[in-house]
Amino acid sequence: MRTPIIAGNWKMFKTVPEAKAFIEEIKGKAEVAGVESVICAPFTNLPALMEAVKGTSIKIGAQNLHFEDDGAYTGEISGVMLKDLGVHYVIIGHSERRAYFAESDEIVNKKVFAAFKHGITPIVCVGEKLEEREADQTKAVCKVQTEGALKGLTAEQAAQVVIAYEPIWAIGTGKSSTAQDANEVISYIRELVKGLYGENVANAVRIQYGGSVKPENVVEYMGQSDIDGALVGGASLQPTSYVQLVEGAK
Ligand SMILES: O=C[C@H](O)COP(=O)(O)O
Repeated sequence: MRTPIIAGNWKMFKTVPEAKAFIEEIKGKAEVAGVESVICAPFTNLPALMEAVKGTSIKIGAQNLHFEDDGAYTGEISGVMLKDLGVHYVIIGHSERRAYFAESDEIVNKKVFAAFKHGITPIVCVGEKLEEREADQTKAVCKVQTEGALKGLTAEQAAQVVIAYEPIWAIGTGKSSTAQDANEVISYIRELVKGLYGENVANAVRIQYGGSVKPENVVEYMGQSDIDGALVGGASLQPTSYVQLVEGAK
C-alpha cells in the first residue's frame, strides 16, 4: 500500500514568524495516521521549520536545489546545505521553475540525482500547458518529462520518487482537472514507470495531483485508483485549510 502524501507548496509566501505560527496551529491536527504531511517552504523558513516540527510527524521540504554541491552559483542552495538542515523533501521541476527559470528536463534530472546523493526525497513535477492539452499532447508531454526526470535512476531510487502531475492550466487558476481526467493521466504515468522499471516499482511510486486542490475537492481526488496525494499551493497557506487537506487524504 502506498502512503498518501499531502504536500503544501508555500511558493514565495510567509516570513519566519508566520511559518512558525503556522506550525503551532497545525500541530496535532495535520498529523493523521496513515497520511504523510509535508510543508515545502521558502529557504529562509527552513531552519525555523525544522525546529518547529521536532516531536511531530510533520515533514519539511524545500522548493528547489542546485545540482552542484557547492561553487560560484550566486543565489543558489545546494543539496549539501539542505541535508545539513535535515529537510526530508525537495520539489524539483515545478512548472514555475521550468517557465521562469528555464529548467530543462536535463537540469531536472541532475537535480533529482543531487537530491538522492544527499538523502533527500524528490517531488518531481510534470504537466502540460493549456495549448498542449488542447493539442492532445498531455500524455506525450508527461512522457518526456517523466522519463527525462527519472533517467539513469536505479529501481530502488525510482520507487522512492514522488511524482506530482500538475497540469499548468490548473495551477492557481481555480480550474482544476476533473478527478477522472487527473486519474487517467496519473495512471498513464504509472504505466510509464512500469515500462521503465517493472511492476513493483510502478506499484510503489507515489503520484500526486496538483492544481487548485482545496478542502472541498481533495476527497474526490483521493478516491481515485492512482492518485496518492496532492501538491497544494494556495490552499496550503491557511492552517485550517491545510489541516482539512490532510484529513481529507486519510
Ligand atoms: O505546487 C503546487 C501547485 O502549483 C498548485 O498550486 P495551486 O494549488 O495554488 O493551484
